[in-house]
Amino acid sequence: MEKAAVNEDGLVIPLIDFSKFLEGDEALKLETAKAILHGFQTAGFIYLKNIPIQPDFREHVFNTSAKFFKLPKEKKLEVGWTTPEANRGYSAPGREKVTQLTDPAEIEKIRSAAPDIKESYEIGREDEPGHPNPWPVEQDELVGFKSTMNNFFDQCKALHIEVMRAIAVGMGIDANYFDSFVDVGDNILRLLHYPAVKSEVFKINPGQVRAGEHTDYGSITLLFQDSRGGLQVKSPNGQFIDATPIENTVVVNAGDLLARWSNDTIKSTVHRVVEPPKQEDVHPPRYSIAYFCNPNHKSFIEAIPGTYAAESEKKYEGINSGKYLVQRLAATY
Ligand SMILES: O=C(O)CCC(=O)C(=O)O
Ligand SMILES: [Fe+2]
Repeated sequence: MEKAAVNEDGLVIPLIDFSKFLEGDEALKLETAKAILHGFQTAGFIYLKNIPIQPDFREHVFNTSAKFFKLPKEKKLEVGWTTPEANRGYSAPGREKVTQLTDPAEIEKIRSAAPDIKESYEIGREDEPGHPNPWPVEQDELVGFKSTMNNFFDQCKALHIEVMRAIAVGMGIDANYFDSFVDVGDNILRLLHYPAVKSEVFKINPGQVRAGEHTDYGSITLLFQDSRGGLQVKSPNGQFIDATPIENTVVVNAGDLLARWSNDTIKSTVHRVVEPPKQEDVHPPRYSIAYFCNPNHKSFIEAIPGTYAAESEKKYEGINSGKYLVQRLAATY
C-alpha cells in the first residue's frame, strides 16, 4: 500500500488509489475496499487519488466557484440560504471581531463567539420538489455557472455511490447493498471561500479559526481543497493534526449518520480549518468544495448487517435520514 497521507500522533489517514477499486481484478478490488473501510474505521478519513473526476474539470469548478464569490455582496445575498429543509443558497461571513480585551472571562466570551471567517454557497439536487436552487443570474463571468455546478454535482453523486460500494465490499456484504439507499442524490454541494485574512487576526484571538471544529452529518463528505492548507483532523489523542493538501486527491470523511448506520464501527471524526501553516502577514484566500453525501432523505437508517452479532448489540434506534439531517442542520444555523 501507499505511504499514508497523514501519520502523526496516532492519526493515520491512508492515501488510496481508487482506480484499483474501480478497475482492478477481484483480488485488488477487495484489498482496496478493505483499506478504504479500515481508514474509515480508524481515522474516519481517507484520501483518494485517481478518481473519475478529472483534474482539469475540478480546476474549472474551482475557478467557477471563485467567480461566484467575487460577485458584489448584494448579488450574493439575493440567493441567500433560507431554511434547513431547503439547505441551499449563500451564507455570508460572520463579521470579524478583533478586540484588545484583557479580562480573561471577556476574552473567553469573544473567543467562543468568534465567527468563522468564511462564506459559502450550497447547491442541492435540481429535481427536489419544493426546493429549487436559488441560482445567481448568469451574466458576464458567471455564464455557465449552473451547468458546471450541476455537472460536478452529478459526478460527485456517482463517486458517492462507488465509495459506498467499496465500503460494502470491505464489509463483506453485497457490493450493491447501499445502492438503493443513495441513488436519489439527496446531497449538498457546498462551495467555500475563506477570504484573505491578516495573520494578526489569529494572533490577537487564539480562538479564531476559519471554520470551527465539527463533525459532518451525513454518510460521507468529499472534500476538495486547494493548496493553501489549514484543514486539521483530531487524532485519537485529541490533538489537531494538519491534513495537508495533496494535489489531485479528494479527502473523504465519514459523517455522523454513517457512523450511526455502521453501529459505530466507522468513525465520524472532528475536524476544523485554522490559520494556514505557511507564515505570511496576509494569508491569501482559500477555496474548498465540500460535497456532503447523504442517504436518500426517505431512507430508514438502521444498523448495517454484519455490524452487530445480536439485536442487543444495536446501539441506536432506526431513524429516517431526512428527519435526522434537518434536525442537525436546524441546530447549527
Ligand atoms: O474547507 C474545508 O477544508 C473543510 C470544510 C468542512 O469541513 C465543512 O464544510 O464541513
Ligand atoms: Fe466538515
